Amino acid sequence: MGIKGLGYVVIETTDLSKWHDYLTGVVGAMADGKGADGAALYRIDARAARFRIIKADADRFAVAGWELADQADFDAMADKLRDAGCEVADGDAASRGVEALASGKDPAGHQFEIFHGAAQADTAFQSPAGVSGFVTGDLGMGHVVYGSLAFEETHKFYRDVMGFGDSDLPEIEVGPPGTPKMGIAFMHAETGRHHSVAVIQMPAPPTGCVHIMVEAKSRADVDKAYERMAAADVPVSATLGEHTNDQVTSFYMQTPGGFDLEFGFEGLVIDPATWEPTAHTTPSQWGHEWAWQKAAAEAATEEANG
Ligand SMILES: Cc1ccc(O)c(O)c1CC[C@@H]1C(=O)CC[C@]2(C)C(=O)CC[C@@H]12
Ligand SMILES: [Fe+2]
Repeated sequence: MGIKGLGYVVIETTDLSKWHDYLTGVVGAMADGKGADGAALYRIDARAARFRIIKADADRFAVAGWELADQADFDAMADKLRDAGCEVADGDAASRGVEALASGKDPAGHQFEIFHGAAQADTAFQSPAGVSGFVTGDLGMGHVVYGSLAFEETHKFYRDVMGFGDSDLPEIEVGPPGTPKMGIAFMHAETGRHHSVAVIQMPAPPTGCVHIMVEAKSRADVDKAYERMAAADVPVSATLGEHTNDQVTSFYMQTPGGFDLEFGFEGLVIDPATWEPTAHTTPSQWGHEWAWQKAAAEAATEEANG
């Protein structure tokens, strides 16, 4: 079996306390000590860590950790990456609390890790902000979205080398009429979350990714998280809405790392064996007003009014 899903993320920050307050108070993740890598660990389920926050001299999304089922699958993936010319370095598994670890870079320069055997926590998960729970398990912790102008090459790397399947391959016009369309490749891992990784044809943001997504168990969890965002003066990036492709109802907000976090629920789970890739032409069925869209609309109104 290939990659099961997004196992963990590593985020570097100049300000650990900002991330602590954000993850525990707004997202509703549970702080649970420190890892051997020095990271502050945050849980959203029975795993010892899904978010690893590391003190550094810049703020950025640093690593996506892709999960394999066992040592045989891990070794096969490492071999496949090396055969494709990807430089794969052996990692210090104990530092990340896993049984086997290796790291590399995608063609766009994003650092990734492959691993198997993540440690479980000693205690039950309980959200300090009252989230009823997150949808993880075999589906992984959510998804990560990258921006790259090396779009084709990066899409092919995740599909043909890492083995993700194409779920939806839209070309979306974002911006005023006449704006060139950009491609987005939404791809699934073997356990069927509609997408675990997506690549957007846009300049790579300096923040290391465009957004990460976590999935809560209920609509009330999403609405309550929206309220916590507003109460904490965290900037909203897109209002509540429902995506056309994976049917997730979600909103987007800024993280202390400058990239966004999408907080949603009820994502589509597909059957990778029979799925035929779609090409939806709309990002959302309703809602999801982006902050930059709103700003552009307001500027246009002001222009029209003189
Ligand atoms: C379109 C879509 C479907 C499912 C998702 O999980 C999802 O994040 C998206 C949006 C992707 C993309 C984005 O994140 C940055 C802002 C973008 C480029 C838009 O303005 C529309 C599509 C958005
Ligand atoms: Fe998303």
